[in-house]
Amino acid sequence: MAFLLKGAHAVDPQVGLDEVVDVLIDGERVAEVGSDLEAGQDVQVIDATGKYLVPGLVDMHVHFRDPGFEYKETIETGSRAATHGGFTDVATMPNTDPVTDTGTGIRYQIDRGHAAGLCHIRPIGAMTRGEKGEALSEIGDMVLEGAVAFSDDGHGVQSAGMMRTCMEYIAQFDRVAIAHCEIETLSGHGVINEGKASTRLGMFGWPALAEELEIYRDIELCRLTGCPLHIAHISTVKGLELVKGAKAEGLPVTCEVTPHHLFLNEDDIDTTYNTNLKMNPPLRTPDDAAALREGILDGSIDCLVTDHAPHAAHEKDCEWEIAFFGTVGLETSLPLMLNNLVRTGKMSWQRLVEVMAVNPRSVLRLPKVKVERGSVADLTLIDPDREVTVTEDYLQSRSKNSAFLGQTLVGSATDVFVAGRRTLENGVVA
Ligand SMILES: NC(=O)N[C@@H](CC(=O)O)C(=O)O
Ligand SMILES: [Zn+2]
Ligand SMILES: [Zn+2]
Repeated sequence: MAFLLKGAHAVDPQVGLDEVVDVLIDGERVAEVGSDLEAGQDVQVIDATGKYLVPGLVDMHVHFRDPGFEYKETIETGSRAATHGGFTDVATMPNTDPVTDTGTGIRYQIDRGHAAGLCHIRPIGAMTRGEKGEALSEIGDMVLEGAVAFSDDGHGVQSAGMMRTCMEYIAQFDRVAIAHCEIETLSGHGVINEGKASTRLGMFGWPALAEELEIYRDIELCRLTGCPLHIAHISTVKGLELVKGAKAEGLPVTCEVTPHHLFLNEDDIDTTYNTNLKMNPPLRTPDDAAALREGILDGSIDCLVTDHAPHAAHEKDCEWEIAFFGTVGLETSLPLMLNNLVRTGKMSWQRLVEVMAVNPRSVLRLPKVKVERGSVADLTLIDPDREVTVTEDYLQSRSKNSAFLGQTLVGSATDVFVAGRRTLENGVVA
């Protein structure tokens, strides 16, 4: 199948592209980028006037719950949500049941991804067996089967010595260690940010220090072992300062932030106890959120991720204390960035492409994708004026626990191409 995209505003900082062009996709690849391209026989012409064409978006932090918790999400339903949100690639976290800590587990995820046939599933393997933090998992075997990175996400690795061993081992394979930073003796029973929010609502607090102390530790372990380190879902000013300091020293440290930590904060939690606002790490202060927004604009934060964490209705429709942690995010991430940062002129399209496509590929050691002749045709077409209203019906994820339900956002993906196949067509998943 061949497609000719006419008059798209292509943005790709990797090749210095920021102009209106025609793009011909033939088979799996970009066959031509130019002006006034003519459609040959059997070429489907797509009018892309007014739309933006960018390298396919990558979400390097999602939870697809497959195997083990298929009632929340499967690789198939998660792939649909990812495609609907404009993504060509997602990296799946290993806190499944069983935990994805073997080569077979990695292969299962890739195979299920192929069966779903929508986006590229890039599995992240557990660093320790069963994510228990006690013994190294089969890192080498998982690399051979296609693991793109390693993480015990859902938990911090509590033992500094164990984390050192993991990082020494991972360093041998040109992969990054992704750290969910949480010292459990400090976060304890915390269910909300410790400070104003925990005091106001009378609930156990999850202090910033529990995250920051482990970020500090892992940066020092990065220095000691040389293992590339990526800090997951950073949420505080001080954590970000630590990452900036490490970068200034030239250490191989990167980090990511979620839309909910950018655009929500602890003051959004009120006595209606909307449990979709309960996540790990918790929503922090307005000052933290402002610093994170600054960080994603100025380059100190490398990647935007959703931490898409689907949970069933009964796991959220309960008291705040016992509700599960997490919000879905795949179908609101791009609209939130467009609506809140790009439309308001704070973020350039170039920077959006860096944090949602270029940098995540680089952290995960994936091949580059470019809007350039010869590149694999993994591409996202975006209508900056297309409104979406976040309702349960809009969400194609199996779970509806969005922190952004009810919001109307301007800007969303209309079409996605994965290796030249049109997986999203005018906003409808293939
Ligand atoms: N972020 C969350 O609130 N929840 C995640 C776990 C995690 O990312 O740490 C989950 O798996 O549900
Ligand atoms: Zn986490
Ligand atoms: Zn996570």
